[in-house]
Amino acid sequence: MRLTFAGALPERGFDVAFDLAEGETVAVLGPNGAGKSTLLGLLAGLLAPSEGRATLGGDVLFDVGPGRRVLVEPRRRGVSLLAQEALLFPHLSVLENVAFGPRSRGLSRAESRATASAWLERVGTPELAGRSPGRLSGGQAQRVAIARALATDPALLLLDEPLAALDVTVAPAIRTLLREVLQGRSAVIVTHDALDAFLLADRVLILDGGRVVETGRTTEVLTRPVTAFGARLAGLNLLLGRRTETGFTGSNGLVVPWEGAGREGEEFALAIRPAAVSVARPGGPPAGTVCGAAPGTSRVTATVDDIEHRGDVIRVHAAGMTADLAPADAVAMGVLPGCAVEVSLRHEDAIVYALPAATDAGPAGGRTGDGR
Ligand SMILES: Nc1ncnc2c1ncn2[C@@H]1O[C@H](COP(=O)(O)OP(=O)(O)OP(=O)(O)O)[C@@H](O)[C@H]1O
Repeated sequence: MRLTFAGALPERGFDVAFDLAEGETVAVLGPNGAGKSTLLGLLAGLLAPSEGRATLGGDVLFDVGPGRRVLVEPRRRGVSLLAQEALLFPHLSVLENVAFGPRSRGLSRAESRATASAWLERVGTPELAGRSPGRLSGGQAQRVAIARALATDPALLLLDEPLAALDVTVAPAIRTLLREVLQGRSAVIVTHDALDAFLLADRVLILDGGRVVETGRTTEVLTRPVTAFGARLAGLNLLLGRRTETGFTGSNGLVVPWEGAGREGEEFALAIRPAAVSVARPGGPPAGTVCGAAPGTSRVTATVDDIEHRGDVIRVHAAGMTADLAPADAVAMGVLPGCAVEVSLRHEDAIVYALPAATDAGPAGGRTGDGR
């Protein structure tokens, strides 16, 4: 069902508006305190907005403003919530847990049990029907919780970090199951994991400070981020800069020739993977030189701000970007915080693109481009 949402809760600094097309899944991401849980709470009816209106399939969920205060009860919203923890009723069997929703929505006992059985089959746990929730593993319990959330055929499914409490060995199978059951279903999934956004969502909504700072198709946000958070999520460097007559000049002085569209002076960005950024000790042509050391590359001189160990690489922070080096290379070069380096990239590894025009609630606030 199509969702329209606009809600404000000033005491939480929350003011968000977005729409969801029928059958679309949106992943909501953002740093701690960004407003993700508040958004779910408002949709589920656990929180009331100070102002706003939301509709689902044309039916009002809430409509609050001067002279009007409509707040539809949570159980009458056609919304199901799947949380981190399965939260099954401990005194009911697995089958009874799943049958509970359909039964309380008016189906007969036999119909409710048949619906529950069909859902247990669908999530791959029919053999658990008679078991008590206390005797389920974390992954089994979450499968049952998915069946329970969907057994009422909700118009909108809300998922609050549905994989966060699961063991890493179990999460992939549950992610695959969610991918199957979310097909064609309207859903809002709060997650910290870019992989969830990539595999489960059609669209991404990034919140920060109670505002939408970035939104777009998942592939777009993960390849062409416009905020530092979006870039971190995508595992990319985001270098902000301007369109020039001949290409792009980054805020760190890096000059990259570029022949695409755009007007001179327009806000542009360059995205590149840290593994594609090179670091060398100085000695080549001066900073900002186009096609400096080798054809098709650009470089800039900078001071190393920081270095950190990340898995099997050393991540070097310099010139507002990050570069991943093999540990042996970093040691051989003697890269240390405070030392001078040349940071370079091959043009073919970079994506240069125009940033959307910033508005008050728009992406500008989240753009720091510090690459961290
Ligand atoms: N019960 C509450 N009472 C008052 N303010 C709250 C309450 N819960 C959260 N807040 C505030 O509302 C804002 C949004 O918080 P929210 O919990 O929605 O963020 P979040 O994105 O879900 O964060 P996290 O990733 O840490 O769960 C924050 O400033 C937070 O301090």
